[in-house]
Amino acid sequence: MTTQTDGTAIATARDLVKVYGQGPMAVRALDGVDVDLVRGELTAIMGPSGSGKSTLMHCLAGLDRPTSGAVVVDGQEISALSERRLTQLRRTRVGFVFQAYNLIPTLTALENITLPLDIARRPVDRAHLEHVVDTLGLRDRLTHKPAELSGGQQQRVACARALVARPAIVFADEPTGNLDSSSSAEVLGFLRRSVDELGQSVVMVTHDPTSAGYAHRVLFLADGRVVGELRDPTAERVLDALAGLRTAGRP
Ligand SMILES: Nc1ncnc2c1ncn2[C@@H]1O[C@H](COP(=O)(O)OP(=O)(O)OP(=O)(O)O)[C@@H](O)[C@H]1O
Repeated sequence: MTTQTDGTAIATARDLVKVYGQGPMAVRALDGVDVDLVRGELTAIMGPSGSGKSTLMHCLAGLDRPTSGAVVVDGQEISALSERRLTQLRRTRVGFVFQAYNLIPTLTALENITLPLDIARRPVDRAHLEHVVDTLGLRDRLTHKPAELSGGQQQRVACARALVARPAIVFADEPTGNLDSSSSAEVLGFLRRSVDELGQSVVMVTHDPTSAGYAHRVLFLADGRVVGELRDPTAERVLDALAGLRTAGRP
């Protein structure tokens, strides 16, 4: 197994603030976040409900604009980009995996996987496609429609779709939230392999210590701030860290 990280950042946030609403109703969802997501690593983001995990992911992925602060993705400062340039960046440099798979029901698995490239009118790199399909164990499922696939297989198709365009970074929002534990283990194992074998950089939001155990590093958020991190986590160490944060007065 090769690890292709060189320790540099693939995405960076500096003093990131996101305020929703105004006046007394304003919610400070991010309250000065500094993070460096390391190239070629699987990073998990954990924290209680409402701590700002999704907001942070959306700001890092260019899906939402911060109120202040800077976001750099793959060397590009994105906070100042026009909508058009931002859309272009999301299409070409960023991959997404959602909890609900978001596959097109009328297309086969293969057509779903290559859809982002087809939309962007970019050629399919056959060798890379084959590698992704094999890494995700989808070889014998390519002609199936989503309804003919299990939840775990559908999420693996969604992972392949995110990986096939060779994005700089993949954002996965609760990727195993709808899966049973064995399908979760499958999908997380493949996400980790995409990092270790394809050199992909992946960030995932999760509530589950077992899922976080697949990461190289876990970041803990509370009240819109990064309050801790763990390298080379196991589920047990994640549980201990969460308990420690609670004892320290965090929710
Ligand atoms: N569009 C919005 N308008 C107003 N407030 C919002 C909006 N989106 C998020 N918030 C608020 O910002 C805070 C952070 O929300 P966020 O969804 O980022 O948290 P989270 O950690 O992802 O939560 P969960 O684990 O429940 O998904 C919460 O208080 C939430 O209510």
